[in-house]
Amino acid sequence: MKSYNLEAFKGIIIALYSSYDAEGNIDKEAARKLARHYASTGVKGLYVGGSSGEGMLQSVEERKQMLEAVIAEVGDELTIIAHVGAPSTRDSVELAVHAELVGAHAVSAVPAIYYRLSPDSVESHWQAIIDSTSLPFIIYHIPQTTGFQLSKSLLVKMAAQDKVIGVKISAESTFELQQFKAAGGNDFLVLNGPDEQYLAGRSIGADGGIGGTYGVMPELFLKVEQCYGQGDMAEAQKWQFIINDLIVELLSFPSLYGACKAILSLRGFETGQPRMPLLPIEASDQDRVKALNNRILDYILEAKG
Ligand SMILES: CC(=O)N[C@@H]([C@@H](O)[C@H](O)[C@H](O)CO)[C@@H](O)CC(=O)C(=O)O
Repeated sequence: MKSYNLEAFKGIIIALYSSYDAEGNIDKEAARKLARHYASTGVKGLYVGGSSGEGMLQSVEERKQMLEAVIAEVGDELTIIAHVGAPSTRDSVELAVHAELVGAHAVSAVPAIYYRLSPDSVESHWQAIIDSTSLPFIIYHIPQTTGFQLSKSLLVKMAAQDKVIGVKISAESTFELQQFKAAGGNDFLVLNGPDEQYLAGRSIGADGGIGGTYGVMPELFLKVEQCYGQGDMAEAQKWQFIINDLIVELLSFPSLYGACKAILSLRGFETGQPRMPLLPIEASDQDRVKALNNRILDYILEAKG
């Protein structure tokens, strides 16, 4: 039995977009406003500084600022997972120590990026992060961006530690998800990454999910979760299919993050442009963004019944 409360990590966790001002600097007030809004939706928590949060494109100081803003606003209400993955172990450890100091509930990290690393190297990287705090740790498995394929044997070795409470799987294979769940055991969390497969992931063993598109439609993922919890698979599937149509449209813009940020802006939450090299939305895309936002809002109304 893990000594941590795993229930706090089960459910819908939004991979938070970072908030920037017009100059592209972290906008703490805007981040707090968005976090406050999410706390009112019923989601379980926020994943700060991950892929959607552009942590890899920010300085260590900026990442600290984002996390501090979010925790100051909703740290007592939501589960806050700080993604501390960075190209160097040194920066990751600094971020982890800071995350514990300011009150995060868990830390999480991808393998160190850029260098093609051996499993031993990745293990040492994660271990240094794990040893630097008393917080639980969630492995972030996203091989399509890191190039690192987590083996079942390394997962099992890591999961044997009390502090390693789970893995967030952004790989698209639900078979791998199921295999990781079986390998980690019931006392080990598996969190679904691909939002398009939330229901598939849940059905095959995921305990919840962490996703970026949740940020523009948390209510729809909560609806899937509610229907799934009630055993109404037909209704859960209906909502997952609606979500998937919306995601296909979101992915048709120059950048997914740009589209989601533009939608948030239409709703009064200014998060700025995605940071280069991620592309912003063009002025010529605005009408299409507005139409998509209206569609999502209509579905949210329907989901709330
Ligand atoms: C590859 C990727 O970025 N996957 C996203 C999904 O939320 C993804 O944006 C969504 O499924 C749309 O394809 C998440 O798994 C990543 C995530 O949660 C994060 O932002 O850290």
